[in-house]
Amino acid sequence: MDAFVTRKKRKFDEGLDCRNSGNGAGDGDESTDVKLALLSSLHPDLDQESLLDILLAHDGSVQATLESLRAASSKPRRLVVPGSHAQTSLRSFAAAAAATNATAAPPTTNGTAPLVKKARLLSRKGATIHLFDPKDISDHTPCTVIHNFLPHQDANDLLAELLHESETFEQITFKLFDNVVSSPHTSGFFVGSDYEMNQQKFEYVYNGAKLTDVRKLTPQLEKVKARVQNAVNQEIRERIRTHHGGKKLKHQSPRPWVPNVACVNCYNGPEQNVGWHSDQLTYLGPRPIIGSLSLGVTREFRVRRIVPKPSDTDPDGNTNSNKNPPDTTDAPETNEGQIAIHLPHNSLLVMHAEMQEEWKHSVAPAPTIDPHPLAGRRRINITYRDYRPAFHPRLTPKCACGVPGVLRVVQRKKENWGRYFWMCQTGKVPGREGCTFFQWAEFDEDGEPVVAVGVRAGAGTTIAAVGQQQQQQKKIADT
Ligand SMILES: O=C(O)CCC(=O)C(=O)O
Ligand SMILES: [Fe+2]
Repeated sequence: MDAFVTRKKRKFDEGLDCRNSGNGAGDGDESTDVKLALLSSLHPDLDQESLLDILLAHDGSVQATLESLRAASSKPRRLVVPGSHAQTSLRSFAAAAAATNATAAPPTTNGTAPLVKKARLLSRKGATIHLFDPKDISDHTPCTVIHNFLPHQDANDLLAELLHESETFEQITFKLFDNVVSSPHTSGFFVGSDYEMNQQKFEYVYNGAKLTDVRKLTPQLEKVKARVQNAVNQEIRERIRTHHGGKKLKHQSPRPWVPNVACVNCYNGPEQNVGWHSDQLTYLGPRPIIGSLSLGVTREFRVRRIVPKPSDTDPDGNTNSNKNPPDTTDAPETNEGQIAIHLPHNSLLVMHAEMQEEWKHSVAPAPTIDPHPLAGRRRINITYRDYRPAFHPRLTPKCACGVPGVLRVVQRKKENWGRYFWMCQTGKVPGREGCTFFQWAEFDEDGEPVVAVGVRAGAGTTIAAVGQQQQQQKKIADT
């Protein structure tokens, strides 16, 4: 059990996650998600609903929760049992719900009223709804799923190649309440060329640290990338047509989605998981889209909408201040229930532009799994991502530590909800204090950065340099 929380030597130069946790687990703030990630890594046999209940019963104190769990370790535990939620489609439910619930459609994210109103799935806090049918998934979550995505043999070839690669994957380590915690799964990071490998190793920074293990896309990863690109672009067009009345979201890029990196996760056994998080926006920009291919063992990918709460509950009353970063921690009382999307071998899940800013996702620990003929107990997940040129760390704001800032969004507070900001990420490195750097981020309609002249774009950056930077960005935006 303690295997997931260690104080061992770190994997990276300074040690942290290769891409995620920007707004959730692993980002070092004391949000409920981070607390849950910690509890979950210490108690992988308990589902997150139970952990949340116990955490709430102890007024959010991790320490008290751990003590209570220790004391009650002999009591029976509530587990999520895959397969015990036998159900194939929600369409009949949705049709009935639509009649009574049409006005409860979620607010749209492009600033317009939804043209196509969907019944809102009532996933009560603490409850989990299980979805299998692509139509249900598209209707009720910010994702779409394509089953049997690759030709059978291509899926198996990719799986075989990545099972081999994953033998040398490592756990990611990150800082959580001054502890160095290891992620409860392993991962690898892949890019297309030697040039990009060098850029990743020497210029990109993840949670304050540089990566040491950056790999070249394997032949199968490269081959499948083109298929994923086509399918995702088609899904984006369809999503805009069916969910947003033909209009892309504000800040969503109108350009074709072109993946240039692949993060590969390996979950070896039912207890391996990833805690609640939103993917980091820093190099993807606002309203990113991610293509996620699952191979091997079927696991549950869970999503949960973040419901913002009024800012008058902010104990510090400082969310308007430009000096103090807005509080993006996630209060349990503002959460909705979870939706579990079941992802079998060879399914492509597209996380659409609504997803990262407004929802969190996780892969829940499972009490049991059905072994896969090739992968045994393992699930491989590939997330293809489009790192955008305007978000290269050379071009984005640097903090006083001289490190490129991390891009985040206000998720929880009603006030300033949806506003983006840059802040220091050095504090996420174990043993290091970050600086107080904070700057609101402005993007144009298409999600390209707008840099105001006079705004500090990096430690020691001059106005001339900012002007130069602006021009560079404009050039990138114009190409
Ligand atoms: O394994 C999955 O399906 C999701 C992984 C994930 O959320 C991530 O890599 O950011
Ligand atoms: Fe993720």
